Amino acid sequence: MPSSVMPTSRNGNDQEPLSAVSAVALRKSYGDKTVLDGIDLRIPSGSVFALLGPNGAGKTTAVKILSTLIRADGGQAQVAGHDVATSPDGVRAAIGVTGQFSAVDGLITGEENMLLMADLHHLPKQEGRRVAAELLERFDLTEAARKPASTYSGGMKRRLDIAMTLVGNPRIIFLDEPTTGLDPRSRHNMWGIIRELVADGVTVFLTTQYLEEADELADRIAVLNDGKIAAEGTAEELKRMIPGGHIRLRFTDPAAYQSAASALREVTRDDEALSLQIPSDGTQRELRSILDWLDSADIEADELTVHTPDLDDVFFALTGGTDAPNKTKENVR
Ligand SMILES: Nc1ncnc2c1ncn2[C@@H]1O[C@H](COP(=O)(O)OP(=O)(O)OP(=O)(O)O)[C@@H](O)[C@H]1O
Repeated sequence: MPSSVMPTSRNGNDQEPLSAVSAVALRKSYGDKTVLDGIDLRIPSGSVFALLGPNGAGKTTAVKILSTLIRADGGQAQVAGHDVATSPDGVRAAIGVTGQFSAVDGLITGEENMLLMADLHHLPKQEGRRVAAELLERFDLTEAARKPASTYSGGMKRRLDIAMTLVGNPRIIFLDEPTTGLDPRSRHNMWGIIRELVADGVTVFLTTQYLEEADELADRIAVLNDGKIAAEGTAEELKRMIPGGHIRLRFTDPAAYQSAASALREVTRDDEALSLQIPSDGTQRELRSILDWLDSADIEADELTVHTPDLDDVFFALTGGTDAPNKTKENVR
């Protein structure tokens, strides 16, 4: 067990711990396969945290440990101020979990699923019906409420799953890959739902394979790779961690291309495409200095594009993926 002191600080006057989730040196193995090799996490209350990682990285395992579904082999974790090992009931009372191990029962209707949850939370019958109706309405499921959940689309099932989770009014919600398999419209819909939860003060712990999703939603992102947190920070901080920003100039006139190529230093040439790449951090200041320099050298490119590293670049750089798509996300200015 580590000797580290857990950051379980509380803000002086109320019950809410400052850290919704904190973990130190969490470890988990299955047989001789180490899935989590000592991970540390600290998630402030009211924020969205995304745990990002390739298939099999251990994201679900982390969620299962933090939501007390399985026990860690080592390390410590506290959720909502409760230790997952010694006070699992306290953790369970404060959290909601949805995702790959969905609680939706397809054989009964959406409404019956909701009422079942209300019973599990010991809500009086009338209160249970009120809460169920309110949540079904909020998640646009009123019309489908009397139909068996097995007839719902993927997006509707996910919405029902979250609605069921909210019956217990959890302050921390674990969403394990909430949009995997959803079409773009349902995915955006789900993002809206997640933003609403956060606006209500709920802390969201999200796992995802989608970089765009983490970029859109998360205050902080941790990249899990090989059982370890390879990097942690805001999307912007992560993007700044890796090189790769550049400005690209394209020419149609080969003579203009040649003179620019010989005039510019630190430039990567693509003689076939008549394009030049200049390393740049993409800041306004640097862009201005490059434009000034081009003006003074009387070089006029036909097209100028700024490429800033995006989370895809970060992800592939950190997880050592070799199958990175050869994409360049460019913002044409
Ligand atoms: N009960 C188990 N017994 C043995 N191995 C397991 C068990 N649960 C998970 N694993 C293994 O642990 C590793 C991590 O699994 P986990 O489900 O946490 O990954 P993940 O990051 O959530 O992946 P995915 O994005 O594919 O869901 C995988 O190699 C998986 O096969």
